[in-house]
Amino acid sequence: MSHAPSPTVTLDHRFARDLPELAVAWQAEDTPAPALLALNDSLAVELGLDPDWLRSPAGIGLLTGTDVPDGATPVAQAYAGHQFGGYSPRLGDGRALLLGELTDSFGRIRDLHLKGSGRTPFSRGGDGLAAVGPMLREYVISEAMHALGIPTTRSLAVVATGRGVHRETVQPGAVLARVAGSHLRVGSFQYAAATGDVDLLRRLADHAIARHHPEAAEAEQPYDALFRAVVAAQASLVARWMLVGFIHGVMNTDNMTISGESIDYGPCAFMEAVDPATVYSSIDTGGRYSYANQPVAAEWNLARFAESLLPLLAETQDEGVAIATESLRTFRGHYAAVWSAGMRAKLGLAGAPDDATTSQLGTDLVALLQADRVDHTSFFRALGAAARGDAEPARGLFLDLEGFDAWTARWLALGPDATAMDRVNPVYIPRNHLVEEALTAATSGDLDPLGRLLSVVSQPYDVRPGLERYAEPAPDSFGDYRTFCGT
Ligand SMILES: Nc1ncnc2c1ncn2[C@@H]1O[C@H](COP(=O)(O)OP(=O)(O)OP(=O)(O)O)[C@@H](O)[C@H]1O
Ligand SMILES: [Mg+2]
Repeated sequence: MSHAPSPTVTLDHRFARDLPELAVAWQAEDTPAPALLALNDSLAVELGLDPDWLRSPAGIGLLTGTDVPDGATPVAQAYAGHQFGGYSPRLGDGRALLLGELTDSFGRIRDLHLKGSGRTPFSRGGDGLAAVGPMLREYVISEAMHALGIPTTRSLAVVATGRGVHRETVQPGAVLARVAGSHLRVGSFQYAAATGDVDLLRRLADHAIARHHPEAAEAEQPYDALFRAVVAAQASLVARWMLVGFIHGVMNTDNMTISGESIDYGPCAFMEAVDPATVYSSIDTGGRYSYANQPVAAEWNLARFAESLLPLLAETQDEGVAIATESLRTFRGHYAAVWSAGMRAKLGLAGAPDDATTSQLGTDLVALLQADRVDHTSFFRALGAAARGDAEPARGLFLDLEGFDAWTARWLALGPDATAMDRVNPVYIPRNHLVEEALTAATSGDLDPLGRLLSVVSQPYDVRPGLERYAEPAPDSFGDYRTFCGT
């Protein structure tokens, strides 16, 4: 049933061309009975792809990598990585392929990438596959993050393959078609550095500068400027995760991008009751990637990035370390600036000065939310009503009413802007119990709950009648939430 690929699909291969040492030409595995489960029409249009064509057998062939345009050369990308602090010299795309790059309607270069497309030379012991549930999970959460305005990889489609995937039970298999500014990771630099080939490392850095941080090329020390730009991008990203209660769950260096986009929605979840120690991932037993530890983890990863850049920073290792140490110090300032500006906006005080009064207000609030384990998302949204004169919805979330009243009086005295608050405090995030409900239904063939959830989280700021259950935290009966990676 192979139709001619649409003549409009033109894939470039900049990554493979610039960095052949990091690209292994490879083919996707065949799909016995492909069925499209989700397609992101608006993203397709943004990429210059016709959604109707993507629904055709030839389009599905592109989305699974089984029918690629003439001359296209999909590659598995090499990367290394520190996983939970331990270094793995050779990870790479063990179940993924970069099909190539597209230029979108804004003129941006975007990777078209597949996850779950079969074994590659990087598969190690793995089967190269992915299951429907986890790929749809990545689709829902990445699109929710995008709607929240947080830099992220995007999801173009999920196609069920018709192949069974052996996990704890046999699951239906799927391929996710993912779109990203690039798939360059901190681990890509670690891999290049470990080869000892400084020319390769320099080409990788130049490629990253050209794609993501072009202003660095003009700097006196372009590679230090690249490092500083990545420090700023990741500090900002993690601050924005914190402001929506997002917990990535597996912040290994191979899951941190050079672009500053969130990547790899494996064991991630949104926190409900505010608690800095929150961990959802079943394998994160030490809490390394807990909610409150995320900025520390990002900074640690950036130190590993700096180590890999050392040969480009200076003639001697000592000089390089001095430069990198100085630049890494900027992380905390960037993080604090984005977090406090974001917190002021959440409190409707965007115009207020960034002074001790407003920063104390933010700190005191976090302490109150933590003490009463208040639902993060409901609280901030309810606070908009408090700014309009109705404090009851927010007040009702606390046990410490005196504490809440005292804090609210201080906050109201600063004149919060309720309308502005509603533009930054989402009503709808992908609630854990609703994500699970939608994935369970989809796995057994009912795509309706998934479709509804996607439409809700794609417009997170607009209250819509009838969607009350999407705005509420999980019932107690849902119990402690656990997520799994490598699925
Ligand atoms: N089923 C599998 N078969 C082969 N390799 C796998 C499998 N699952 C994970 N891997 C590999 O293990 C490493 C770590 O996996 P991790 O879960 O962080 O990434 P991923 O979810 O596969 O992909 P990405 O980071 O691109 O979103 C990667 O090298 C990945 O390719
Ligand atoms: Mg990963």
